[in-house]
Amino acid sequence: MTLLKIKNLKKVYTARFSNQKTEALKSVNFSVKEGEFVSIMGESGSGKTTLLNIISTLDDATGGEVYLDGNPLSAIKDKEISAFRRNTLGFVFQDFNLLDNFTIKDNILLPLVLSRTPVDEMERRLMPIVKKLGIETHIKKFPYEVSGGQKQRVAVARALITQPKIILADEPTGALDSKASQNLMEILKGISEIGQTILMVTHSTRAASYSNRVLFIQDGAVYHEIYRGDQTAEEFMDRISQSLKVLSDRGEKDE
Ligand SMILES: Nc1ncnc2c1ncn2[C@@H]1O[C@H](COP(=O)(O)OP(=O)(O)OP(=O)(O)O)[C@@H](O)[C@H]1O
Repeated sequence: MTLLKIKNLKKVYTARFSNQKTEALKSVNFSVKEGEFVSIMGESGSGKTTLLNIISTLDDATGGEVYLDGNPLSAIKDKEISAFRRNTLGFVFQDFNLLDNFTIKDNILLPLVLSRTPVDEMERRLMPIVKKLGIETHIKKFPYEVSGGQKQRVAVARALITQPKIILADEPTGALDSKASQNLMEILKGISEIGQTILMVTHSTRAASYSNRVLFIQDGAVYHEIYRGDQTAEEFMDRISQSLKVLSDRGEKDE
């Protein structure tokens, strides 16, 4: 079943003082099925963050529409938007975005506190998630007392705690070393295999090789997509690298 549908999405930025326009998204079209793990790749400036920000309801499109479960996001009223974001979407960012003065446990529970979830329900959800992510012994610590990889697992726990329809991840391995990156990607793959839909922007070929499908964006449109299918991670990584090479050669030709 289609969970997310992006239709003719356009974004034009207008510079504040010069009135100069940048067409960041020309016409983006794609769908994500429930339970799919999709990566978005593309060169710097191709429009990946713009796309993720519009899907996240953090920015408005200039044209086109994003549908979640068939409902257009543009129909959500301003006063409902933060509750929608908190209850329906899970976010994982490159720089973790944890609150330094909150314990790990309180960071994870924050979205539930904001949506006034009863305490016993919060406790009921917490333990299975922190156990699955291997951070149960750290929940009383503060973010500065754990490693980067552990911080990112806390961010994933915070994203999962609201049981979101989709997790949106922007360069989640960007600040991690290769061992922590691999560990995080195993975790994301694991949660996708039990039905969690994930949309991830990444520059890392290795990180993308954990997903089921990779979309390549160029000049504000989806230029190409490849499916993992039965390929091994190594084979899929090779295909991703080849596609990136074609994309970069094509970009150079157009310059
Ligand atoms: N707030 C803004 N105002 C004007 N132009 C912007 C703004 N944000 C992004 N852009 C422009 O829109 C285009 C797409 O930017 P975007 O950040 O979406 O690319 P990206 O693919 O995420 O790049 P990167 O991989 O470097 O993060 C770029 O040309 C960028 O300069």
